[in-house]
Amino acid sequence: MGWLANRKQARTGLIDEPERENTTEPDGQAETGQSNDAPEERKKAGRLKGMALKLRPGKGKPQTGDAPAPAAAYVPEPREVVDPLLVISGVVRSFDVGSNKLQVLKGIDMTLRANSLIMLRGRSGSGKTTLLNLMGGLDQPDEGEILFQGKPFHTLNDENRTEARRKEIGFIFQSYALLPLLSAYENVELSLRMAGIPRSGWKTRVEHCLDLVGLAKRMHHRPFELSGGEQQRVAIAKSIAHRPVLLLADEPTAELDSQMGAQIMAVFREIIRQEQVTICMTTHDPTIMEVADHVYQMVDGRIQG
Ligand SMILES: Nc1ncnc2c1ncn2[C@@H]1O[C@H](COP(=O)(O)OP(=O)(O)OP(=O)(O)O)[C@@H](O)[C@H]1O
Repeated sequence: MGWLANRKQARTGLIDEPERENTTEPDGQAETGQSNDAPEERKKAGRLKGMALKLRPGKGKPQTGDAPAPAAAYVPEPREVVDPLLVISGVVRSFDVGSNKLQVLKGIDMTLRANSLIMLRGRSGSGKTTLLNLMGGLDQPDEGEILFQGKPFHTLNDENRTEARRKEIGFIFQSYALLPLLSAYENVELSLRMAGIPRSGWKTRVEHCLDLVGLAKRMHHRPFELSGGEQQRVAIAKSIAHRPVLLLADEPTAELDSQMGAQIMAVFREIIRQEQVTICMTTHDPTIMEVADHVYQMVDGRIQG
C-alpha cells in the first residue's frame, strides 16, 4: 500500500465519536437466494464458489453463514451509468526525490468499463497505488488525460475534485480504516453523514449496505469484535453507502487468508450486480484474479500487454 493511502487512513482515524453500548448478537446466517444473473456473472459466481469450497479448511458441511446476502427488501434505484466510466490516456506522474525526478507512471492508457471488476497487478513499486490515487482524484497527473464519466477529471480544481470524490467515488484500504469506538452500523452511517445525505434515508441505506456484505446480524458489533474479513466487509459497506459509481480498493485482501479473500471477491461481484458500481482494485494475489473482468499488469510504470 502506498503512502497516500496510509496518510488518508491516518486522517480518518483522527475522528473521535462517542462510545456506544455493545450489544452481542448471535452469528448471522445469511440466506442463499435464487440468482437472476447473466451467464457471465453466473460463471464468475461459480468460480468464486469453487474457490471458497477449495479453500475451506476441514471436510465439514459447506459454511454459508458469512456469504454475501442476496437482494434485500430495499433495492436501490437503477441509474444511468456512463460507459466507459473512466478513460486514462498517456498519463505520466513523477515525484521529486531530493534533487532528482522519479518518473513513476510512464504513459498509462487504460479504460474502465462500467459495472466491471478491474484488477491492477504488478510488483511492489510498479506504480499501482500512484495510479489508483489519480483515478480517485487524490492526486493529479503531470501529463495526459483522465476522463471520468466522459468529462475531464484531471483539470478540475481541488474543490471540484473533492466534491466529485465525496459523491461519486468510494475508497477501500488494506487495513479497513474503521473507527474503533463505533459499531459497524455507526461506521457506515458516518459515511452518509459525511456525504451530506439527508438523515431520513440513513437507516434503510445502512441496513441495506450491511445486508449486502452479509453482516446484517452483526451491525452492532464494534471492529474489535469482528474478524479481519468481517471488518473489511464493514469497510466495503461504508465505502458504498453514499452510492458511488466508482470504488477504488488498494489491496483489499492483503491482510486476509485466501478463503476470506474469496468472500470479499464474492461481495464485490454482488455489489457490481446490485449497485451498478465499477470496482478497480490492486492485488498481488493470483488466486483472486480469475474473477476479474479485466486484469491490467503494471511493470515499472507502464501497462503491459
Ligand atoms: N509522493 C511520493 N514521493 C516520492 N516517491 C513516491 C511518492 N509516491 C510514490 N512514490 C514512489 O513511487 C513508486 C511507486 O509507488 P506505488 O506506491 O505507486 O507502488 P505500488 O505498485 O502501489 O507498490 P506496493 O505494491 O508496494 O503498494 C515507489 O518507488 C514509491 O516510493
